[in-house]
Amino acid sequence: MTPEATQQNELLRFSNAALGYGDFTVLKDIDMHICRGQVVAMMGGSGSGKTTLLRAATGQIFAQKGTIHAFGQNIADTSHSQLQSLRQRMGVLFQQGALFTDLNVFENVAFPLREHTALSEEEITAKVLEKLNDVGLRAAAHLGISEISGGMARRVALARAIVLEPELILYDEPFAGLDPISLGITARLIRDLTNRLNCASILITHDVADSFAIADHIYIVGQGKLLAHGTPQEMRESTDPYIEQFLTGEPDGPIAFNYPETPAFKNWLNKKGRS
Ligand SMILES: Nc1ncnc2c1ncn2[C@@H]1O[C@H](COP(=O)(O)OP(=O)(O)OP(=O)(O)O)[C@@H](O)[C@H]1O
Repeated sequence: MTPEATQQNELLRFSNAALGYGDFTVLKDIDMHICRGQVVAMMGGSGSGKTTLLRAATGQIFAQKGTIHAFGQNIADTSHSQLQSLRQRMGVLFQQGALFTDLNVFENVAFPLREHTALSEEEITAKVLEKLNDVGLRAAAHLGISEISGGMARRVALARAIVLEPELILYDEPFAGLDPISLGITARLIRDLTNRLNCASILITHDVADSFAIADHIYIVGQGKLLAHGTPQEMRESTDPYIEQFLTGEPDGPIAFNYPETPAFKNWLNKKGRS
């Protein structure tokens, strides 16, 4: 592929990025990218910075150092309206799908179209039914949110996330709380949608088996940095003790259970008269 073609296909790139909040840096030296047609999984222990990465990708927080490019544009250099249009090219599926309980399944999926497009009622109906069909729920269009199961609600939220046909879809813990069958189906669905829409999908997940089954590339964060990345096969073959512990879920190893003590915590404890 020529460099131009690579650039066109590249939807998101972190270059030597440091990410955090105020003076607190959660992750540094982050280099990663994702291209059209790819499913990428971002993994790491609790509090390692996965959600922080997602916030940086959508421009909710800016890089403390380095750059983040979305669709070829440096997010830090965009105006408010440019950032809004970049975000419209992204679909975000939060862990709590947050459906509107006073709207039925159809209206939940139609909502972004009514908000952001001038499509006719007929076009909206066609598009919503098409997306519900994509997630296997065309015949559930008329149901109320209280009438569907938790797994179905996730799929409705997915249909809503893809209804504007985003080029980049970010999934925050898409498998959390799903039974093994729904989990496998959701994983397959993410892979199929990525192929069919020719978009890119980023999964933030703890689930090794299912994300490894569908991802093209895995990034593992921990200890404030990118620890490793590669294809699922390369990760499985890694002899790095951190990666091995992460993949096998062993309780003993380099991954600490305790949240590390920070100067802010020590100050707080001092004020309580403890040390
Ligand atoms: N708004 C915030 N202000 C300050 N610190 C924050 C904020 N949000 C998160 N953090 C801190 O950033 C670090 C990374 O948090 P983040 O939510 O990105 O982790 P995570 O990998 O998504 O964790 P989990 O898997 O448990 O959801 C944590 O130390 C957390 O306390």
